[in-house]
Amino acid sequence: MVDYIVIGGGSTGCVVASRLSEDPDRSVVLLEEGPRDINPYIHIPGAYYKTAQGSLLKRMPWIPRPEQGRSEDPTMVQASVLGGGSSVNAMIYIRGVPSDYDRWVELGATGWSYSDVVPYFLRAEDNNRFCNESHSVGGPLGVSDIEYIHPLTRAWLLACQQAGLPYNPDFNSGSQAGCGLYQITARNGRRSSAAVAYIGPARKRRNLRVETGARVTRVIIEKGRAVGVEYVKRGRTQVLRAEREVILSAGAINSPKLLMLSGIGPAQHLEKHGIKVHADLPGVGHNLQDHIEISLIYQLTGPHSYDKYKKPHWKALAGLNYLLFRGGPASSNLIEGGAFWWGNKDEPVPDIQYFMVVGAGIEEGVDAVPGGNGCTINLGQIRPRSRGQVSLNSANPLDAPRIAPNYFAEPEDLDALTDGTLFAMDIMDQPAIGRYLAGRHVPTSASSRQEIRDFCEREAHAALHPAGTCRVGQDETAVVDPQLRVRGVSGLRVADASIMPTLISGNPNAVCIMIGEKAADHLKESA
Ligand SMILES: Cc1cc2nc3c(=O)[nH]c(=O)nc-3n(C[C@H](O)[C@H](O)[C@H](O)COP(=O)(O)OP(=O)(O)OC[C@H]3O[C@@H](n4cnc5c(N)ncnc54)[C@H](O)[C@@H]3O)c2cc1C
Repeated sequence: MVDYIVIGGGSTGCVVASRLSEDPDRSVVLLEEGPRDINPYIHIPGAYYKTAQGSLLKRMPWIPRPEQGRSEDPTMVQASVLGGGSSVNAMIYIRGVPSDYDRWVELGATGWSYSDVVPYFLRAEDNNRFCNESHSVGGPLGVSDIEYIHPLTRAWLLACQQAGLPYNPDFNSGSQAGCGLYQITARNGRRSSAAVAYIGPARKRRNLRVETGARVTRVIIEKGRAVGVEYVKRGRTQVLRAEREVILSAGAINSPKLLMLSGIGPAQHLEKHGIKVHADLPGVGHNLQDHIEISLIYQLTGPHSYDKYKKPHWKALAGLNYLLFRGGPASSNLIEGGAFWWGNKDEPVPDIQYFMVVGAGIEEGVDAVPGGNGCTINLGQIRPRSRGQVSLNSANPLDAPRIAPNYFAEPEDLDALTDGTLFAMDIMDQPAIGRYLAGRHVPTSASSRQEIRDFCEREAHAALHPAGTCRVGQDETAVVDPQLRVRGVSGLRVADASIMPTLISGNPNAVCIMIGEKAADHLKESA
């Protein structure tokens, strides 16, 4: 018997477990399905091309809408390793804009306004450039400027300015509009994942036990209370009981799945799969939101991108530079520059985010170019209107859930992405970048608005930012209350990307860390 069990050692779960175990009188067990974060590639920013494609990811099919006319079976990847997404992601540090959180409050998330959450961002942060009302130093999470900026990124940022974008020195000051360099979750040229930042310093604590390779199959509910979990480790099923609370932090796909397997969810759906209903919560698994991105791939006139480091001698040189000085290309996350701008001009703040990926074929599902030297512009609509659903395929915990994201169900999402894509092409037509480009590889020929719209609808891919499936709120379809307690069951909370009422404007990792910080305070308040 322990006090707290945290399910899922990802971006949020690591924060919750670490903060709870600060009290030496409370025992905490963190159960993570994936392995420990010993793979050396995790910790080197430039090895993002490895973590974004390799064995630390779990692949699950998602169901496209028939109108999308996709030929191949698309997959959604989620991290499966200690640190979760924060151990494999591109490290881009983004918080969204104040109106994201004010919208959460309108949807019933009392206590989650921008002014309520900023203190938690600050508590987490150890920034190496800014210290002001928006940023702080001394927190567990390293946030830094990228040590090495590739000349192609600089050329693209100049091209953005030639296309009319202002330069924005800090995307996290409350205003995102413009182009600039991203800050990343790193410290001294090493990835600062939630595992490194939060579990690393806590490992010596005798009251914290971290178990990896431990797959939770259900939360045990007795008389309306969560009293423990059942999990499988090395093929053996084990039961662990919790005296105080169970915290579900398995991410926006697996948290609703685990709730449903435990008898918490839409009653009819659970009964269909022969699962005993403990709480009829119709909202579990609904409200799925994700950023969907399109990739424009360009062929370069020569070795002007990180693609040249695919050659062994360049790779060895970059490795040596990194080993000796923690600098050079291997200290870059390969996506150094970006921008926020309008696809839909009626939006009050930018609704499209751009990423200059200094190479081609770096991320899973994105092509390399013939000849080997390319670059990629990724862009996504960051406040999608479309809503999808995660549900069960069966009552077997080993089966993947049914993921139907419903991308582009609302035509405004596709319209905005189309206009954002046309603008991305305008940027690539500017003289500052033109001299590096041999031509566009994907899409080869499309240029009219309708052709680009069709291309976006057919080729856009999951941005791997699922959220919203156990949404915080106070109405019938909310899954957790503003203190993140599961409605209708005591002793059980959810803390991860699934609790967001709406996706924030940009990459969500920093927000998950903030959620972990705030969840830990709520847990301590009721201890
Ligand atoms: C390739 C990639 C690139 C990305 N790039 C960025 C970026 O640059 N910036 C950014 O802000 N965001 C990025 N993201 C998104 C971001 O990392 C995620 O939104 C964030 O990590 C989600 O945090 P979470 O706590 O909700 O879930 P996760 O971090 O996914 O954690 C969930 C954890 O639970 C574990 N788990 C699941 N089921 C079980 C079970 N049954 N039993 C035990 N453990 C279980 C998983 O193994 C995982 O470790 C990226 C994501 C990916 C995959």
